[in-house]
Amino acid sequence: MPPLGADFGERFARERRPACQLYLISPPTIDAAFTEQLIRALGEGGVAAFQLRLKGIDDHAIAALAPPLQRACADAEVAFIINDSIGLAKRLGADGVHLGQDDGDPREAREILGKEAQIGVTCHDSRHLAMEAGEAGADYVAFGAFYPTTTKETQHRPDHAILTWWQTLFGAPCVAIGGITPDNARPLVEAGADFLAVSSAIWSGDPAERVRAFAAVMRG
Ligand SMILES: Cc1ncc(COP(=O)(O)OP(=O)(O)O)c(N)n1
Ligand SMILES: Cc1nc(C(=O)O)sc1CCOP(=O)(O)O
Ligand SMILES: [Mg+2]
Repeated sequence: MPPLGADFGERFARERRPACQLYLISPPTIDAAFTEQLIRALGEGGVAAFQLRLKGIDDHAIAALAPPLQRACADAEVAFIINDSIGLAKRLGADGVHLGQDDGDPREAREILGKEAQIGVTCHDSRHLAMEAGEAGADYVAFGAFYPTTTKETQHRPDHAILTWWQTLFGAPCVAIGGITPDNARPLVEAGADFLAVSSAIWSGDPAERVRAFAAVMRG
């Protein structure tokens, strides 16, 4: 089982939380060269999860693109997470699914994907949504967008304090997302993010070099 799953399960038993790790989000569209980019990024270590988030194509097309990416994740012991679709996550045997507020019910995802699956839920800037997600059995809650991003239109801008609040009260990990770069990541780590979910800041340059740049900031 990839380290994301193992880590999530063990957190409740630990006194000290593990160091913040990267959660890579794919670009919204990819080409055949992307597998090599992903392998380079994952080769650096320090990445817990990769989310296949492709927009504007249907599940069949995503399923056709997924196998080499899923293999790269398995080889690197990185959790392979599917965005939006419980059905596609099931079909591919993915390690988990990320659900937005309109993407489905975490309880249904648990029934379909099983107890080992990693189920993440978008909670925007809302403590209420995060508590609901926790009650529904989410393995992680995601807050964002912390910074301006061109990857997606966003309507919510949480304060960093929401990460500290979550960390203080709840055991499940929290993910920070939205416009995160090596230059602005440190305050999110200090506020208590367990994972930084990042897309454009990884794929807009040499992914291996970008992962190293994040790792340096996350170490402190
Ligand atoms: C880790 C993580 N956090 C938030 C999101 C956003 O999900 P959603 O609100 O469903 O928006 P889309 O990504 O589907 O456009 C995410 N994908 N991953
Ligand atoms: C997919 C996504 N969800 C967000 C949210 O706020 O829920 S922000 C976002 C985009 C993340 O990509 P980048 O690292 O390029 O900003
Ligand atoms: Mg979604």
